[in-house]
Amino acid sequence: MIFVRLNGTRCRNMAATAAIKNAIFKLLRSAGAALSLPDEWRILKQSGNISGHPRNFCTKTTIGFRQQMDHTVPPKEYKWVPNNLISENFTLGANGHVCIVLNRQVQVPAHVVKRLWKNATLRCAVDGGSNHWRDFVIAQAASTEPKQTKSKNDNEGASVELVDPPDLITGDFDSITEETVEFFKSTPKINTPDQDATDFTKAFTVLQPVMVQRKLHDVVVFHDCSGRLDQIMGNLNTLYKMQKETCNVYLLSGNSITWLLRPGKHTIQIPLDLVTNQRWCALMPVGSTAHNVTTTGLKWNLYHAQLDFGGVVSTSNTYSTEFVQVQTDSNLIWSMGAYEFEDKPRSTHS
Ligand SMILES: Cc1ncc(C[n+]2csc(CCOP(=O)(O)OP(=O)(O)O)c2C)c(N)n1
Ligand SMILES: O=c1ccn([C@@H]2O[C@H](COP(=O)(O)O)[C@@H](O)[C@H]2O)c(=O)[nH]1
Repeated sequence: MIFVRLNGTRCRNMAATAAIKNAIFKLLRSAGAALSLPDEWRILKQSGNISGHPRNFCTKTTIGFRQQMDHTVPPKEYKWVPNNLISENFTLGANGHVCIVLNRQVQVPAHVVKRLWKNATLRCAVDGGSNHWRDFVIAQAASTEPKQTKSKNDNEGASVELVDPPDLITGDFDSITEETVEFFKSTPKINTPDQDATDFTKAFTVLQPVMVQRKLHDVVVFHDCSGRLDQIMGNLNTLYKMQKETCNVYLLSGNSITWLLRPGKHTIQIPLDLVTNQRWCALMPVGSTAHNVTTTGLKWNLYHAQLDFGGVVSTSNTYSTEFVQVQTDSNLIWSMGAYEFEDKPRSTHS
């Protein structure tokens, strides 16, 4: 078992940093060629021609105070295809992606979790997230036909080799249990004791050198919107902290996908069933006011509008077409219903 200690975001100990890098590079070397993925596997991809457009749903527009956009600098353009994180045929980033498990029960449908995890280049459980990953591994093993399992005797009474263990476990280790430490005894544990940042944020400190080295840009995070509100807000804050051009972080819960839209022009290709079933989506100006937001493709569109807490926050929105466009001068959290739909489909009447 490898234990490495890291003083979080304020890393003062260069020797510890070098030890972490060595441990991770050793880890990656041992994983070898199995980690490389074909070029066509991309989360972000150019939207293709779509046949069979759904009918256009009625839209309503909120006109904001500011009518001017600054046209001197063309906005950065981003294309998002969340279907890649929803459907069985999703594709992944050119060099693969990172998977992170946070300290909540894994609620994303198991087949999606297993595909994302299996195809990940780097897998990390964050502190108590490792307890939940252990539960997931055991549940999957128990639910799999014996003939499909690789043979292995262990005291859980079923094979636990079907779902791989994490490549590393990070955190201040106040939540991981002894049982889980034992269960993942061959997984490197990297201690991040700093109490000025969340374990989730600190996990990026550990992962980033590897992400840079392996050109990994997409991070899929299994979290859940149940549990502590402070942690949920903290997780959104981590999205803001990680908002580099080269890093896209997706929070996946049992019924939603959430990510950060940076200033620029975004095209989000919405899976058709979400459009036809009028599932929810939201644009939330967490942290600061967005002064100039224009959207198309939503039922309640914005036109050079201001979004802020205490003012307009676009929750309980839905789609009018399959392509949503959002032009924003400030960061916005985009969240959309996906996977299991406990929420009632919105009426298609306007
Ligand atoms: C201004 C301020 N407020 C609060 C804290 C406390 N704090 C912020 S992040 C953090 C670590 C949280 O660790 P994490 O494992 O993510 O959550 P836990 O389950 O331990 O609460 C702590 C203690 C702080 N350092 N500074
Ligand atoms: O209710 C919760 C609790 C935790 N998280 C996330 O998981 C990590 C690790 O949590 P630990 O309690 O330290 O094991 C934490 O940093 C949060 O990002 C959560 O999302 N919801």
